[in-house]
Formats: sequence, structure tokens, C-alpha cells
Amino acid sequence: MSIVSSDPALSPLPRTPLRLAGGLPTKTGSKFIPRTSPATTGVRYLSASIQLTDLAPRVREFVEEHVKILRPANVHVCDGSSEENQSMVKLLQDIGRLKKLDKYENCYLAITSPEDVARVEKQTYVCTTKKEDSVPTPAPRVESVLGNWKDPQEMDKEMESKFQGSMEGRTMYVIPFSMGPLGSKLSKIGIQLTDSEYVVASMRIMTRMGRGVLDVLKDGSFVKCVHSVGYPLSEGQKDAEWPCNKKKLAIVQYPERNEIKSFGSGYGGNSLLGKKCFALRIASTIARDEGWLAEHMLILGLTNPQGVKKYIAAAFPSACGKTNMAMLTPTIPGWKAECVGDDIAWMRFNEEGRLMAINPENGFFGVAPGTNTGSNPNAMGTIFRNTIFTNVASTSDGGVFWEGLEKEVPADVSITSWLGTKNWEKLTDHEKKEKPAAHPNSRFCTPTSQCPVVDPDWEDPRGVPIDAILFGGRRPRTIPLVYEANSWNHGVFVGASMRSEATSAASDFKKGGLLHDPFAMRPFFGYNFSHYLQHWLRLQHTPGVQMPKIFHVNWFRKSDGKFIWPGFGDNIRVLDWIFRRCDGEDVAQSSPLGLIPKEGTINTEGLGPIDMASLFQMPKEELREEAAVMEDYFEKQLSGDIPAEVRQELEQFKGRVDAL
Ligand SMILES: Nc1nc2c(ncn2[C@@H]2O[C@H](COP(=O)(O)OP(=O)(O)OP(=O)(O)O)[C@@H](O)[C@H]2O)c(=O)[nH]1
Ligand SMILES: O=C([O-])CC(=O)C(=O)O
Ligand SMILES: [Mn+2]
Repeated sequence: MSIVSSDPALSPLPRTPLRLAGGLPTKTGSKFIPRTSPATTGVRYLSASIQLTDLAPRVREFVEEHVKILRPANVHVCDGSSEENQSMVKLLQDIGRLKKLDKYENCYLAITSPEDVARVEKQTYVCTTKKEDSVPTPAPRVESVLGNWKDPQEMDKEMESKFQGSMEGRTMYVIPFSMGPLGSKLSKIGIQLTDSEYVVASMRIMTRMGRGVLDVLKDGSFVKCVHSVGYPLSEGQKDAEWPCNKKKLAIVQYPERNEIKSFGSGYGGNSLLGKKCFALRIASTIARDEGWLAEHMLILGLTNPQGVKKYIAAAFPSACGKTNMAMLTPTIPGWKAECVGDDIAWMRFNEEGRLMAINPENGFFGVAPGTNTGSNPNAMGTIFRNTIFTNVASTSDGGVFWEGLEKEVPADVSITSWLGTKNWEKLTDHEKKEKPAAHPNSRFCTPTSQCPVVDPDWEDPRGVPIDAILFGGRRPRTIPLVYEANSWNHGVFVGASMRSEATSAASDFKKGGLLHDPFAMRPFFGYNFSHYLQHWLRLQHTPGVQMPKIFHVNWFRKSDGKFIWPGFGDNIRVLDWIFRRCDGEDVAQSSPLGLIPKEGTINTEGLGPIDMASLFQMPKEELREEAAVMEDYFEKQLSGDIPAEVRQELEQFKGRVDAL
């Protein structure tokens, strides 16, 4: 179908373009056709290749029920076709929400409201009948930092009042999507309602979306996702450049009902509901009940110079290096790295007891700043086709710019910052620091299939076998470059003890301080963290399973304010050691934290001078402090609910530190 139809009766117009076509200069050459007011015609179901009557009863009921609440002017069921996408992108350009980047093929730039640039954690809720199903019970007078709970009925009331009429004057899009390869036993289906065309275009990149999903779903159950930017338009009202509703923001998960409601934000992590809301919060709860894992992890295939291949999964907090590692370019000759996924892993044991992982996503929603040919050539090879950039700077030759691309932008172009500052390149260094060209959490949204090193099996419905799980974070001190957990229980303790410097991926925290981020899941737990730990501990008792080894890495150790380790492609040197440990090579020795490389067993050939000793320094006082912080955190946050195995690992760690 086409969104912009020449037949007025079929033309699916939100009110914005009407106003654009009428009042403003026709700079875009909009072909929008005025239509009668929804108040007089009622809701219109748009001419689409999928009609309302084509929908299975459950889907149709979901749509109709919400039309009553949201009161959109139009409804459009997305078929996922390229014609539909072209019309959507055209519409977005016409209303000024996307700008075409002429330098590249089918690439666009979106600039959000400066108030809507990252996930909001304070307004993110998990609603279960019993509070302890969502969040652990902290010690008396301690506030939980492991999620926000609200009673589902109370929240329903709040959300219903927010959603009442919130799509007035807009089109409601119905997006059927699959998380995971269409039809895989490991995949799950959701249907998202949204009033944002940006979300529709982005969901088409990030998920498998459209008609095929409805065919697979039939009349089965699905995760119900409702999203509204919360900015209804009354007759004649001018639309905002980036409609959102900061005052009424709420991102709500109902794991007991497999439902998600998101109000007030158009930013990816809050509005592309397949991602964090579904693939992590809802899915982690389903995984708990079904005996598998839904984790904030990249998945990487590694082939050594002898041709042996293993897959690893790695959990690093937001903006701590998952996308970079998922596309790593090894600097040791003979190694090959192939990407399965960069953000989320769903992992389940197969009949042979192997832990098999799929990437439930279809695209990368990656951090732009820092990405360049030196740090991540494979991302650079992915993102200049069919990509939506958000909150990056633009250049006078129709390209993009962000911090890290200084050497790759032609010298004679001028730069417009994400906030609209023209000739940004002429600012002083101080001004540039104060007002970066791109927002630090600016992102590219791009198809996984375009990655030059995408793994041949990335869409294998059976998943890929995982040999090692890595945890990591930004730790300027104390934590060595790499260590191996002594056992599965110890590995769970290592994951639970993760801390990292705060980044720009969440708007609630000041950058810099060390934050607890267990399993890199703190903002994404769909259920009580204490139960989550028990679930991880329990997995090893599944009959006949082969557990992956667990490691912790730290690329971010500093000396004199500078990173000691070169990172990026050189991380293969650490992965090489991990690979050898998976093969049982005798290259490890014990330390209080876990098993560290025996001297000389990290390949540093060709690295130039590097102070390896300082990467492994573990001063006793710092380890003591580390143990004390962990103990305090567990006791305050989990109170009486610390699993015995975790408590035991903590005691053993303290013992090892004392024995130093
Ligand atoms: N020093 C150093 N910086 C790195 C390394 N890997 C990634 N970074 C930087 O960390 C930032 C975020 O990296 P990403 O790979 O996008 O992080 P992510 O974990 O995928 O982030 P989310 O998409 O928010 O989950 C970028 O600015 C990178 O340049 C590394 O090995 N060393
Ligand atoms: O959710 C988002 O906004 C992006 C992301 O991957 C993260 O923050 O981990
Ligand atoms: Mn992420």
C-alpha cells in the first residue's frame, strides 16, 4: 500500500502534514491531501494491504480495544513492505522529522527534543501483583536501586488516564514483529501500537516486522505493546518538532500479562518496545519460568588461526563496549571474529546440553560517538546504507559527524551540531567540549545483515553454542584486564558484583561515578534480582548440561587519566587467552578475584611498550574496599534474600583478600 495515496478517501494522513500542506511553504513538495476531520468521520482504517478484517481475532480485539482508548484519527496495519517503508520515510521527511543524508544511500537523520535523548530509569516500572516478584526487599530504611514496582491495577488506572485520547489527530500504526528469526522455536512475537512514524521506520530495522509475522502468529498469543508519544493534536494544532511528553513519562512492564505500556518518549530505548522492554524485561521473566536466559549481551563468533570456532557472549553495561566487541577486528594475524548480535542474547540449553544463543534483534542501535575506521571499521562498513541516525551532527556535504570522526570528515565541510549550532567546527576546543557536535548518546539504527563480518549462522533458528560468558565494565582501578571465575557459583557472584562508571545511555545519572550494574542488567531486570541470581545458580543443575566458563574483563583501567590498554581490536589478545582457557590450557594462576593469566600468556607481540603489570595490580586495600562495597550492597539491597551460594562466594573472596 502507499501511505500517500492520490485518492483522498484512502490517504492516511496524520494532522501534521495537513497543516504543513496548508499553512507552511511547500518546501518538501508534499503531496498530502486534506481530509475531513476525524471528529466528523470517526476513525479511519487506512487502505493498507492488511485490512482490519484480515487480523486474527486476538489481534483485532487488541487493536479495537485500544482505538477506543487512544482515539487515533487513523489506523494503519504495517505489512513491512519496502513500499510501505518508503512512504513512511517520505512522510517523515515531509513533516520534517527526518532529514535525508544525501551523501549516503537511503540514510536519514532524526533530531529529538533535547529532553528526550536517553532511557529514563526513574520512570520505568515493573508491575506484578506481589511487589517481591519485581524487586528485592531492601534492608529497613534503604531504597531499592534494583527497579521500580507499582501495583498493576493502580498503574493501569494511571496509564489509562495518560492514554485517553493521546493519539487524537494522529495515525495509530499496528506493528507485528518477531524477536528472533521468524518461526524459530526460540523466537517470540509482539504487536506494538504506536503513533510515531519514527518508531515504525526504526522497528522495521530493529525487528523482523510485518505480514510474515502475522502469518506465523495466526491466532496465537503475543506480547502486547502500546506506545504513544503523548502529544495529541487537536484540530489545527501545530505539531511539535519532536513530540514527546516529559511530564507524564512512564515505561511500564507487566510480566504477568506479557504487556508493555510506554508513554511520553520517542527515544529508542523507551519507544522501540521490542528491545529493552520486551527482549530483556519481559523476556527475562519468561526465561525464568521456562528455564532459559534473556541477557544484555553481545554474541561473537571467534575462529582461531587453527580454524577452531567458538562463540562467546558478553555482558557490559550500556555504552561500555558491546557493539565494539561484537564487530571486533582482530589485530593478531590468523584470527577471525564474526558478529551474531551486539546487545541482547536469548540462551537456552538444547537436547545435547549446549547453551544455544540467538540474537532476538534484526538491527544495531549503536552509540555513534567514538565509532570510526580505527575503532570499529566494521560498524563503519555497516552504517552508511539504510540507516537512521539520531542526534548526531550533520555536515554541509550531506553527511554525518560525531566526536571521533575528526580525521574522517573532509576538511572543507562545515558542521551543524545536533543542537543546531552552525559552523560548529569553528568553536574553540573548550566550547566543543562543552557543546559536543553529537549528543554523547547519539545512535545509529542499522540492519545487522549489512555488517561486513556478520556471522553466517546469525539467523540460525537453533542459535549458536556458547563456550564462554564475559562480564565487564568501566573500572579505572582495582579490577584487572581479565580474570576467570573459579566456578559457576563464583561466576554468578562476579556478575552480581559488577560495577561500572555511569555513562550517557541513561538520563538519570551523572557521568563518572561507579554504579552497581549487576550482569549489566540493573535497568533491565524483569523480576526480583535475588530470584534472578537463584535462577542463574539453578541452571547448572539442569541434567546433562555443559556450562560455559565465566570471565570478567576490563578494557578501561587508567593510569594518569589515560587508558592503559589499547582496547578495541587488541582485545583479541585477551579473547585468545580466554579461548585457550576454554580448551583447558594451563595458562592461569589464582588471585583473590579469580584466575588471572600466568605471566607472559597474554600475547602482546607487536603491541609496543605496555605496562602489563599495572593492568593486573590488585592492591590489598583496594580489594578490601571492593569486598566491603559488595557486602554493603548485597546486605542493603537484598537484605535477607542473598542466595547462600553468593554469600559463600563473598566470604571466600574476603578470606582470599585477608590472606594476601
Ligand atoms: N577505551 C576503550 N573504549 C572502548 C572500547 N570498546 C568500546 N569503547 C568505547 O565505549 C563507547 C561505547 O561502546 P559501545 O560498543 O557502543 O557500547 P555498548 O555496550 O554497545 O552500548 P549500548 O548500545 O548502550 O548497550 C564508545 O565510545 C566506544 O568507543 C575499548 O576496548 N576500549
Ligand atoms: O536502550 C537503549 O537506549 C540503548 C541501549 O542499547 C542501552 O542503553 O543499553
Ligand atoms: Mn544496550
